[in-house]
Amino acid sequence: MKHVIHSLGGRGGRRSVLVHGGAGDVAPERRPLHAAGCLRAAREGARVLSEGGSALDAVERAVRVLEDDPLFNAGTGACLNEEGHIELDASIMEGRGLRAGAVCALSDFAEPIAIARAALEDGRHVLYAAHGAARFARMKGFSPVGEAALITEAAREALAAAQQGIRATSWAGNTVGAVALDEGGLTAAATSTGGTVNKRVGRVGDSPLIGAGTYADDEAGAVSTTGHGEGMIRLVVAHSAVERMRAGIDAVDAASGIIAHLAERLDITGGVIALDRTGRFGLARSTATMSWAAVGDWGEESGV
Ligand SMILES: NC(=O)C[C@H](N)C(=O)O
Repeated sequence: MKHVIHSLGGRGGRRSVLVHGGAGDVAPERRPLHAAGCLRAAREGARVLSEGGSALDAVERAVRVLEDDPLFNAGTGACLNEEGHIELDASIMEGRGLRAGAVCALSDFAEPIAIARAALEDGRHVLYAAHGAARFARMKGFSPVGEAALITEAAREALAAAQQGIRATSWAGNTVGAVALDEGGLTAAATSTGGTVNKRVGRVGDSPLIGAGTYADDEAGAVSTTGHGEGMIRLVVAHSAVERMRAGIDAVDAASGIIAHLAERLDITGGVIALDRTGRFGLARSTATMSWAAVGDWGEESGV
């Protein structure tokens, strides 16, 4: 196999939050920044849990922190499509009632994960797209911020480089995600992204698709993915990893197993974070880097 798979895990426990900041190839000197950003988000998620919030509240909060951090290319700082516009994708799911909410191809809003959460709570539909997603967001009280507020200079430079065929020397993927377990045994997962740099208008990746980018089931565990969305969709990666845990495989082997399958079957790279129903975590990547952090009653850890 040409892709080298790195995996880690087996630790964790009660009241855990695990986040990722995207599979990619971050330059060595920038890696500590990415790990620190993930740790800030995971600590915020863990704080929500320690104040009595649910796993769903915790993953939403952790992803919101990452969306607002321009270092990570979701929400503010999201990558641009081939016409220089933002189209955001996000999804969230809880593992007890298997309720889920998602938005895709959404521009103008800074908090796609909160809008996905509103869809989950509303309960009528799972996934809202483009102007319908924007209309739903306004109906639920969210205000558009204007696309200009979300576009960063780094995103413009990344698009220009991609259109000139220049390979980025340092990139973090364009996705963030979180999985959590709370005291009551609820699991939850959330993923948010700008998609891929220079994508065609209307392209939707794996991140807003329940089963591909995000999945949670209290009987097994929770997963968020990052990487080549077209491959993630075709192998239904998040659900497949959860099903591995349901079959008794631990979180780290479930994560590395599905990333190996992605490499072998489709020759595609990516990363996965997984939390089993006891809160033990696992993560795997076939890219050079995937920043991450985990915080729980048992302690905290982070890395790239
Ligand atoms: N970097 C990423 O994780 C991108 C995301 N999976 C997508 O294809 O939209």
